[in-house]
This record gives sequence, structure tokens and C-alpha cells, in this order.
Amino acid sequence: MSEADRLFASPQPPADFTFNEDVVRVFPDMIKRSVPGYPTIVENLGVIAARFAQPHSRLYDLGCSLGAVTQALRRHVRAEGARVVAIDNSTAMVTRCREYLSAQDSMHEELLPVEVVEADILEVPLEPASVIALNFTLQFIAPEQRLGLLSRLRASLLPGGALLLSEKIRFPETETQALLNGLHLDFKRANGYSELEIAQKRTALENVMLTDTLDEHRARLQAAGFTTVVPWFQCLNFTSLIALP
Ligand SMILES: C[S@@+](CC[C@H](N)C(=O)[O-])C[C@H]1O[C@@H](n2cnc3c(N)ncnc32)[C@H](O)[C@@H]1O
Ligand SMILES: O=C(O)C(=O)C[C@]1(C(=O)O)C=C[C@@H](O)C=C1
Repeated sequence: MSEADRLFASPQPPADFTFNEDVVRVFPDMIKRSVPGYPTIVENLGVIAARFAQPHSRLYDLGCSLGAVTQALRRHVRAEGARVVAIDNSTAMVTRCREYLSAQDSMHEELLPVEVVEADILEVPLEPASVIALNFTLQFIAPEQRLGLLSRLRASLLPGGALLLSEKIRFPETETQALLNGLHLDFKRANGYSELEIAQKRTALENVMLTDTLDEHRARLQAAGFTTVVPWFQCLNFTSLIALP
């Protein structure tokens, strides 16, 4: 079972956030208390994917962490011969993800088969896929690599497939940005995080999690060859998009 997130509760020297074993131990609690709407997004990615999943195709969960999206795909998608490929480059995440998924395997029958791969999504070769999920992963990719990655994802999507992209976003208008950022901090406070925890996590994320505006996402997705971008969810400064080839 996952522990409560107290990672940033005591004063510590500044260091960049990484998805290491300490984070893995508390990750389900951390992400639920940090990302407004996370449980709704994850469950509905399964529901949305069911509409795009094609028989005998792959469904990718890129930056899968502990496999929350993979589990939702397996709860909702019933496409004959389809399989899920979950990829992450954190050894600690991949190890725990495999444990969670084998527990799910032992409780349910007839789930889509899943393969968990430890790899860098910027380098791993991608096979044709009907669904590709990037749930809060693109924001951790260096900005100059994002268009190249999305172009590769577009090239590997089958006709009729979909990219499901969730991200923290920022807003071009100063007042809107201040309001929604403030409300996000209120969300964290309401979930029991102290001012010290909030401040230290923010410093840790500063260099590694760089957010874009919705317009920047749209423009980049178009440049990567997606024709249609449909925002289906927003809670405060967190959004989820369906991008179609
Ligand atoms: C915020 S978490 C994703 C949460 C997860 N998708 C979920 O819904 O619970 C970001 C994940 O992306 C992974 N990641 C970041 N850069 C990556 C890369 N270049 N290749 C593979 N995984 C990457 C991290 O290790 C981390 O597990
Ligand atoms: O924006 C923040 O303050 C966050 O904590 C966000 C966020 C994310 O969106 O991935 C950052 C790191 C953790 O993985 C959990 C949540």
C-alpha cells in the first residue's frame, strides 16, 4: 500500500525533483493530493480509450509511473487481441508498476495483456498504436524535445486512433495565471500540505517541470500533424486533451 506523502515536510537543501524510490513510495497519495481532478481524469481516460481502441492494436501508456492509466485502460477497453505497452524510464516506478499490475492480473480475468518497459520514451521505437496516453508526462520532457516526440507519436498512430494528453497548464493573462495558481495552492492546502511542503516542492519542480499554455499545446500538436484538438477536462490549471490525427 502507498504511504502518505511527507517528502517535503521537513526543511531540506534544494534539489531537483526526480521519480526515485522515495517518490514511488508515496506517489499515489502525492499525485491525488497535488493534481486536481486526477482520479476523474484517469478513470475517464479508460472510458475515452475504449472508443478509439482497435482490435489487434497497441495502446501505449507513456510515462506510466505506477500504471494508473494502464489499469483504467484494462478496466474499460475490450478490444480483441489488443495489448497495453506501459513505458517509464524510472527503475523504481517500473519495478513497483509491475507488482501492481500482477496484483490486478490475479484479481481479474480477461484483462488486456500488458507489457511494462523500462525505457526513455524519446528513444524507444514505437509500433503502430490506436491509443497513446501521455498523462502528465510531456511536462517533464525538455521543451525542445516536445515537438519531435509528438511528431513521432503522430506518425505511429493508426487512422482512427487518438492521443490522450493531460498537462498542468499556465495562462497567458497575468491575472488568470495568478488566480488559478492561487487556487491550486489552496487545493494543496485543503489536502493537508503545509506552506513549507508547498514551497519546497515548488522549488524542486522549478527546473524539471516546465508548463505550456493551452495555445502552445494546440500549436505544437498541429505542427506535429494532429488535425483536431479537443479539451475534454479542466480543473483549475490542469487539463486533458484528445488529439486526433
Ligand atoms: C507525473 S508522472 C506520470 C503519472 C502517470 N502517468 C499517472 O497517470 O499516474 C511522470 C512520469 O513520466 C516519467 N518520465 C519522465 N520522462 C520520461 C522519459 N523521457 N521516458 C520515460 N518516462 C519518463 C517519470 O519517470 C514519471 O514516472
Ligand atoms: O504542480 C505541482 O505542484 C505538482 O505537484 C504537479 C505534479 C504533476 O503534475 O505531475 C508534479 C509532480 C508529482 O508527480 C505530482 C504532481
